[in-house]
Amino acid sequence: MVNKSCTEDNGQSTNKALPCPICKKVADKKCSGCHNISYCSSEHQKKHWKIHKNECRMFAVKRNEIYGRYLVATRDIPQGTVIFTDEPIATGPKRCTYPVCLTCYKQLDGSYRCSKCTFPMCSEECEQDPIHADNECVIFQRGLPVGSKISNFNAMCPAYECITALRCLLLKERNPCKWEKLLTMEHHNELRKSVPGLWNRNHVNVVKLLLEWYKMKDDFDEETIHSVLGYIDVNCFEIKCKDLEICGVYRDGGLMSHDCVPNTHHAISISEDHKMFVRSSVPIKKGEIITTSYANQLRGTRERRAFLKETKYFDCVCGRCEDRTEFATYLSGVKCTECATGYLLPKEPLSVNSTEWTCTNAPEVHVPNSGDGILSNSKHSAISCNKTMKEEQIYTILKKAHRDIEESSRSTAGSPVSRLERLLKKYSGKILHPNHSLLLTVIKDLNYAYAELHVGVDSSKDEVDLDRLNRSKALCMQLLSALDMIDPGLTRPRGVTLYQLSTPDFQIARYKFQKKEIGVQEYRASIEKVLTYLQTSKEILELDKIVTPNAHMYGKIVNQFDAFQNILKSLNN
Ligand SMILES: C[S@@+](CC[C@H](N)C(=O)[O-])C[C@H]1O[C@@H](n2cnc3c(N)ncnc32)[C@H](O)[C@@H]1O
Repeated sequence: MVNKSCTEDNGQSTNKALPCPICKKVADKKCSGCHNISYCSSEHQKKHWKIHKNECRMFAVKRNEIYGRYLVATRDIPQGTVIFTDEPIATGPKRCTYPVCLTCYKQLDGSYRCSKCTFPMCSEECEQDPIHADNECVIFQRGLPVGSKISNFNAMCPAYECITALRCLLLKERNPCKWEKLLTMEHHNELRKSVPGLWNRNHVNVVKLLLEWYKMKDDFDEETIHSVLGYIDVNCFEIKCKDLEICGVYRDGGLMSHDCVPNTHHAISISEDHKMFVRSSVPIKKGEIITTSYANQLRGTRERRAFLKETKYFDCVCGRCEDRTEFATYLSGVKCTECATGYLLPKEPLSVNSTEWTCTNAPEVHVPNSGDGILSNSKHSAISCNKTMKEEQIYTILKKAHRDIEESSRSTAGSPVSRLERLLKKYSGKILHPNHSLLLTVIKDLNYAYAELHVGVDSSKDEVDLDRLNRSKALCMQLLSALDMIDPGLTRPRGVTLYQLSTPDFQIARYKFQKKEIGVQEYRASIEKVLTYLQTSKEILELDKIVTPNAHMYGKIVNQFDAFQNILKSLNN
């Protein structure tokens, strides 16, 4: 596991009291933005701002052998702080995409094409937007009209593979400052050359196309275009945009190293500027590395590591990857067929080759037994089980379960709740650990499905289905406990789940109060607790309100918060 504290010092993070940069007198008023500079007075701070604003940051860029460049906190950063915002160097469609409008990224049916370059677009307005008109459109007019050949609008289209790279290449002329930033990024060309098929495909679909068809030989060589494809591969962020996801390359965002339990989360604006907001999800100490997760945290270790290796070209050795129980979540656990309480986990989770899977009750493996609680931390089991399975056998079980879950999500038979509950009944604790990554995804979907069924806060007591409310509450709590370990702090999944928990939790309390099972004191305390859930949820999703398509949820949370506050007020009167 890599030490999260930084050892190098670039001179930015010092505890020594520095003199005021204006008058050199004793300075005791620290800049509240970066904590790296002090002033003798607010007048001198104001006077110095013109200079300091360019260096007032909560992080420093460091470099080491493992990560390359990475970001380190130069001051203690409280939870929920926007650490930085970042403008994209370039944005564009993902490499593999259906035909989309090159300005608004709407999926297309082929009814409109750009009058200049023949690429399918959605409208004349989008055709004329500088995003398209000043970029690829100019270059596409130089060569054969590839766009006119795009005719299948329901399949991935290789003609789009060059677009984002082309937009990056054009920065050399049009925005040398951004181009210079791009050139400092990691491209992993040597590693990418060894990925079967990748280099060749890029060569044919992008490099040759740009150099030969679009006559860019005078401007760029093969190596530069491959490097640009590498910068995009290694550094891009997904941006949720209307119908689909596009990609964006960010300089500061791209400097964050990966951790499978990161300390930040980010949101990217869906408006044209696609600005990124990076926020601390947990408190970050001065000297700690600022991390993000490049992989989906709900995936198990073997899957995450394979994804990181395949797409970002490194072997993650973070604390979570190293711990086969994944911080006692058992997110990869497959039920042992030999003993009653054990789960099979990868024996060597960091092995890059296929590893044996052994039981949590194996005599030599001292991990908490997971049988008697979802996140049980109980002492080592008295049972001793020698069951082992080959990874291939485990994958066969997982593939079957995955297929079953996929089929169920496509099916229209029965209600979503009944379909998803059927899956949990079949797999949870029987074939997979209740927290298995496949089942956490089912639980996430189920939480949405139950939320649809919950009656409004102000409905009559007759409509309350207590079993359903208790079940819904238990599932939210289970997901939150797993999130505590793998995605802690102020993160979007927590914000959504706390909101989904608030309704059943409140309605259970109200039911008990109406049935006189609890008194007014306890009812009031329950509402206050629910208000704290919603307060946290609001705090988290406030960022989304400005920037992501989840904005509508923020409105619902605010309404729910106000409704509960009114109920509390009426109880107090
Ligand atoms: C988005 S870039 C991060 C910035 C990059 N380090 C640089 O110097 O430009 C992703 C690359 O950083 C490195 N990296 C990030 N997180 C890492 C980690 N946890 N372990 C090893 N390498 C990591 C890998 O080389 C990865 O391909």
